[in-house]
Amino acid sequence: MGNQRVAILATCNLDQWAMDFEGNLRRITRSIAEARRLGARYRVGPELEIPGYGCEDHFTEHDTVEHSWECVAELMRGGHTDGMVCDVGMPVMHRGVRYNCRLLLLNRRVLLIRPKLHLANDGNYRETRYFATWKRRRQVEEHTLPAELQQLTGQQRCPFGDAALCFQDTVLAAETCEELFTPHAPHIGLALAGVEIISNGSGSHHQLRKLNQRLDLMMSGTAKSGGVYLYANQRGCDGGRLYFDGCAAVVVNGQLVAQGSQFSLKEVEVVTATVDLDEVVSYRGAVASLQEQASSAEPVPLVHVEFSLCSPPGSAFHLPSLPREPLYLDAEEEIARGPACWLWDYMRRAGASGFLLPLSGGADSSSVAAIVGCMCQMVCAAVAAGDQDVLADAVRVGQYNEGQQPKDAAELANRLLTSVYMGTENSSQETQDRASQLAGQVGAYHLSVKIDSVVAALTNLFSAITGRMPRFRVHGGSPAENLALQNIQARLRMVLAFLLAQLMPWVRGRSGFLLVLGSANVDEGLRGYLTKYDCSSADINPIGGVSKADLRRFLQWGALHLGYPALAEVEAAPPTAELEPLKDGAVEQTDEQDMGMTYEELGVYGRLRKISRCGPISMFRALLGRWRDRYTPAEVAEKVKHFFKFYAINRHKATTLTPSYHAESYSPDDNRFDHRQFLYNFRWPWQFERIDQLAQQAQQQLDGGAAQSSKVGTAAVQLEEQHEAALAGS
Ligand SMILES: Nc1ncnc2c1ncn2[C@@H]1O[C@H](COP(=O)(O)OP(=O)(O)OC[C@H]2O[C@@H]([n+]3cccc(C(=O)O)c3)[C@H](O)[C@@H]2O)[C@@H](O)[C@H]1O
Ligand SMILES: Nc1ncnc2c1ncn2[C@@H]1O[C@H](COP(=O)(O)OP(=O)(O)OP(=O)(O)O)[C@@H](O)[C@H]1O
Ligand SMILES: NC(=O)CC[C@H](N)C(=O)O
Repeated sequence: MGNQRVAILATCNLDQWAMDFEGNLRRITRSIAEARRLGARYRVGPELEIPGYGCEDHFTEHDTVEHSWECVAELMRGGHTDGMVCDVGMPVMHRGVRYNCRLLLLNRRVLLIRPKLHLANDGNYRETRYFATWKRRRQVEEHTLPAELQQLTGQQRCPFGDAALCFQDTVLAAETCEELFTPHAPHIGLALAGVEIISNGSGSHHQLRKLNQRLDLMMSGTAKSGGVYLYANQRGCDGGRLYFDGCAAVVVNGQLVAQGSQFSLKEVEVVTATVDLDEVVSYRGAVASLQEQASSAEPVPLVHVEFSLCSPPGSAFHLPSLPREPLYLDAEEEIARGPACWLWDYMRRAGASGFLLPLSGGADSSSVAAIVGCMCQMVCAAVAAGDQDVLADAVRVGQYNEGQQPKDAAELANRLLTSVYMGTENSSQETQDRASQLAGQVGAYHLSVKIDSVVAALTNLFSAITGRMPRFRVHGGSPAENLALQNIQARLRMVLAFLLAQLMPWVRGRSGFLLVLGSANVDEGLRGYLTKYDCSSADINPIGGVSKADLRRFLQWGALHLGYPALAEVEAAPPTAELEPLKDGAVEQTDEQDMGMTYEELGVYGRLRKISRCGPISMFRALLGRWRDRYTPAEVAEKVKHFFKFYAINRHKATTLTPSYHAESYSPDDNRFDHRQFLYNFRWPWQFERIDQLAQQAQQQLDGGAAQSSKVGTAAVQLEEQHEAALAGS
C-alpha cells in the first residue's frame, strides 16, 4: 500500500478580469491556498490567468508582460509556491517573440515555461494577433528571467519550450486550451511518450450546447491513450461580450472523475481529484496497439524535478475519486444562468447601481427581466451559502444600510432592476398588463407611462418645420410615412430610457446610475428587424446572442423553474411591435408577417449563413434539399433571395448593435465576431440570377407544375419598394 502512487491534483475556475492584476493575483493565491488545504501538491489555473484572458490588444503592450512577471514575483515572495507546483498562465517575451505561456513554478523557482503550440484564431478568438506559436517542437531553450525575479530567487535562467516535468514519481506536461481541439492534439504524443498527467489551462467561452464538445474531447483523448487530464478555465465576464464558463474537470482514462460548476457567482472554485497513477500504467499496458505506438513515439524533453506529486509513502491512504456522469444543463437553464452571471459581473465591475429595462411585455424584454430575476436568485442563494464576496458586492451595489443585507430575490430585484412600460396609443392593454404582472413577480421597481405627448411633440415639430404631417398606412399614408411614424415612437423610448437610467437612483434617494438593458435577439439582429437607435440601442444586451426559438423555450422553462408564471402568458402571445394603430382595439401587426419570414426560418438562414458559411447560391442548394417536401424550387429561391435582400439592406445595423452576451455561433455581431461588409448591393444580381437558373433546372427535373411565388410580409414589401424606388432614382 505504501508504494501506491496516489496524487491529489487541483484545478480551478477563476473569475478573472482583464488587466485587474491585483484582483487576479488575489484569486490565484486564494485558489492555491484552497488547493493546499485540500491536500494537493499541484494546482493548474486558467489560460493567461495573471493578466486575464481577454486583454486582447493589451497583450501587445509591454506593461502587460511586465506586470505579469511582478505577479509571479509576488507569488514567490508570499510563499505561495512553497511545496506546491503552481501552473499559471501569462504572456512571455522570449528572444523578442511574445508567446502565450504556462509557467510551472515550485519553491521560488521557475521549473519550465511552456509556450502554446496551436493558437485559437477563429470565431471570437484572435490569438495570432498578439502571440506567435512555438514551432520548435520537442525542443527546449534557455530563457533569461527578469532582473527582479533573479534578485528575489537567485535563479537566472529557466528552460523554455516543448517539454515535460519529470517528478520523482510521475511525469506531467501542459497543453493549452485550443491544443485540445486540434486534430493532431499534443496530448496524444505526450501520452505515447509516457506523460501520465496532462494539464490544460483554458480561456474558453460559453456557447449554448457546447460543453459536451470539451468534455468529449478530454474523455476520448484519454480513452484512446490513457492518462489523467486536468482542465482549468476562466469564469465570468472578464470585460467583454464573452462569458467564460468554468467547468474545471478531471478525467482519468476516459472517465470523468470531477467536474466543477459551469455557472456560478463564486470568484474562486477549486476542484480536486484523487487519482491512482498506477491505473494509468495498467490501462495503457492493456492495449497492445497503444504499447506498439508508444514504443516508437518521439521522446519529449524532460525537466527533472526533485519533488513528488503523490502523497509520501506512509501517509494517510487516499481513495481514488470515482467516475461520474458529466452534468449538462438544458439550453433553457444555460440561457438563464450564463447571462445572469455575466450581468452580475458586468454590473458590479462597472460601478453601476442596477439596471433599467424598457419592458414591453413581449418575449424579448420579458426574457431579460427573467434573467435579471435569475441573477437576484443566484445572488441570494450564494449569500445563503455563506459567500462573503457576493454578500459584500450585493450590499454595496444594492446600497443597503449598515447591518442590512438582501432579504430575498424579489427584495433585491426591487433595488437592482427598474422596469418601465412606455405605452402609446398603439399599445394594447394586454402587453401593459403582462409587463406589470411580470415585474411584480420578479420584484422589479416598475413604472408604466404613456409617451404619446412626446411623440406628438416631435410630429408637431416636424409639421412646423416642413408644413407636412405624416400619416399611418391605415390612414392613407405612404410606406415612408408609415415607417417614420413607427420609428419615432421606438426611438423616443430609447431617449426616455436613458433619462430614467440616469435619474432613477436620484429619485429613489440613492447614488450612481443604472445600466440600460437592451433586448433584441440574435434573429432580429440578423434580419435587421429593429429600428436603429431605438430601445435595442442600450448599454448591454444579455440576449443579443440568443435565438427567438430558444427564448420561447426559455420563457416556458422560466415560468416553471424561476417561479414567474407570467412568462408562460408572454410566450403564448404572438410577437408584435405595436407601433401601428390598433384595428377595432386589437393588434393587427405581427412580427413574422412584417418580416416576411418566420423566426424558425430565420434561425435556419442564420445557421446556414454563418456556421455553414453559405452565400446565396449555396444556401439555395442546401434548402432545396432540406425543404424539398415543403416548397417548390421557385418558392425556395424566393425565400432565400428575400432573406439575403433584407440581410443586405439592414447589415449596417449590425455595426451599432448593443454589445451583447455571445451565445450562438451564428451571431451577426459585426464588431467582434462576424466580419463582413455593411454596404451591399442588396439586389445581389449575379448571385440571384444563378439561383433563378438553378431553380428553373430543379423545377424541370421535378417535372412539376408552375412554381408559385411565396407571400412576403407587408412591411417587408413596403421597405423593398422604397429601396427599389430610391435606387431607381439614384
Ligand atoms: N447602408 C446604410 N448604411 C448606414 N446607414 C443606413 C444605410 N441604409 C440606411 N441607413 C440608415 O438607417 C435608417 C433606416 O433604419 P431604421 O431607422 O431602423 O428604419 P427601417 O429599417 O426602415 O425601419 C425599421 C424596421 O424595423 C421594424 N421594427 C420596428 C420596430 C420594432 C420592431 C420589432 O422588433 O418588433 C421592428 C419595422 O417594421 C421596420 O422594418 C435610414 O434612415 C438611414 O438613417
Ligand atoms: N411599450 C413598450 N414599453 C417599454 N419598452 C418597449 C415597449 N415597446 C418596445 N419596447 C422596448 O423596445 C425594444 C424593441 O422593441 P420591439 O418592438 O422591437 O420589441 P421586440 O424586439 O419584439 O421585443 P419584445 O419581445 O420585448 O417586445 C423592446 O425589446 C423593449 O425593450
Ligand atoms: N482559448 C482558446 O484556445 C479557446 C479555444 C477553443 N476553441 C474553445 O472555445 O475553448
